[in-house]
Amino acid sequence: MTTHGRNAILVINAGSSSLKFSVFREAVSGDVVVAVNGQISGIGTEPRFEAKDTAKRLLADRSWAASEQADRKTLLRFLLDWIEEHLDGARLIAAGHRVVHGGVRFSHPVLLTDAVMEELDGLVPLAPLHQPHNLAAIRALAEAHPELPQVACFDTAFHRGQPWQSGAFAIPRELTEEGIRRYGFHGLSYEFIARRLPEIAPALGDARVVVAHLGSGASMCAMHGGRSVDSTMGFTALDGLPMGTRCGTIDPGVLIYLMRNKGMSADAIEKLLYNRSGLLGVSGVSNDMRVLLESGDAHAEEAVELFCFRIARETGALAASMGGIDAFVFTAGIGERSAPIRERVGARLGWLGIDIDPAANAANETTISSPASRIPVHVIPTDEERMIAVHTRNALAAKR
Ligand SMILES: Nc1ncnc2c1ncn2[C@@H]1O[C@H](COP(=O)(O)OP(=O)(O)O)[C@@H](O)[C@H]1O
Ligand SMILES: CC(=O)OP(=O)(O)O
Ligand SMILES: [Mg+2]
Repeated sequence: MTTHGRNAILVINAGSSSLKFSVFREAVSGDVVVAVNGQISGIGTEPRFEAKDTAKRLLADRSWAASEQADRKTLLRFLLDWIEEHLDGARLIAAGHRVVHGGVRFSHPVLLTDAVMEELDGLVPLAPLHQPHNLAAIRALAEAHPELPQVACFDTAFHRGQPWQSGAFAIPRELTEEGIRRYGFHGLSYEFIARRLPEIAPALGDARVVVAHLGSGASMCAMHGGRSVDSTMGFTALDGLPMGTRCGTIDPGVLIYLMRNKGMSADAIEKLLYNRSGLLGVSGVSNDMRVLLESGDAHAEEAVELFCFRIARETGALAASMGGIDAFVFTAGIGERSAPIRERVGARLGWLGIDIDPAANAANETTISSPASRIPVHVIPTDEERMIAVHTRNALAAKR
């Protein structure tokens, strides 16, 4: 039985250590349905490629040994070739990309042109772990398919409607006007959650919700009535929570000290704060939460504790931004799968009246709070790729 037409939209989500992709087909209903998806993970260490079909059957599984030193360019080429060979009779009508930084100007998805690409190139220093890879994927596809419409969907866009205080640093006004302000990221993920939450809990449509996106990059969003009011990430995706390898919020005086007293250059500080800090830096063991939880090492335990402490602390701040909190949501790799982390965060939020049901939590259920909890706590798997596919289809329809 054919449930979808021949038209396909390719979605690429190039992250800091992964290259995720999905091929969506337009369903008869007008909706988009995923046909094939997968990712290359472990880029920079030991890359591994996996792809699955709609029924979650494994279509491919291969790894590259560290000694092969497969670089991003090689892996991207491999991925695009593999996708072309597995289109299964579908016709690519567009490609949609997650582009992490959209700066001041881009508050909506945009069809890519040379002029737009030039502007996005200018934002590379504001997202060094992501933006270059996002743009490389767009250019590689454009080379192979010059006529294919490509759409950039921005991680910053969902936050662009925040009240001015949430976006402002207390620095001289002319710097703010230049664009040195707080943007917030993971917007495609938060937008998906904003749409999904009322389906799960219809009463929460207008609610004040704190959403914790806990992946290898981690941030939190204060969402009121499905709109972003505040977020923990700022000018770059370095601010807010400690992450796999990123430091999160830090006293800017530390940077001055590192420059002046340790003679560190901007490049060295960038590497320190983006690649050698966070869970990895504090534990000295790993940036992977699963490894830390099983390690038994005292510093690994401190890294986990710091992560949970900071999530609880930011919850207080974000609740204050909204004048209260009616629900809490966990999402992304750690948020969706790690019961011990949710339990520890929940325990720290006992003062808010949050009470986690251990059995529901262990089973990764959609609602993990007990009936006695003052506010509900939900676990919602995010889907940035679906959000990108929907935006890409809409941008294409607007062009026609
Ligand atoms: N069962 C689990 N328990 C704890 N952490 C997990 C689990 N599964 C995945 N993770 C963590 O989730 C992270 C990946 O999350 P993801 O949202 O895919 O991140 P990103 O898109 O930023 O690469 C990994 O770094 C890993 O530490
Ligand atoms: C913005 C960001 O940190 O993204 P990721 O979590 O994919 O690294
Ligand atoms: Mg991610």
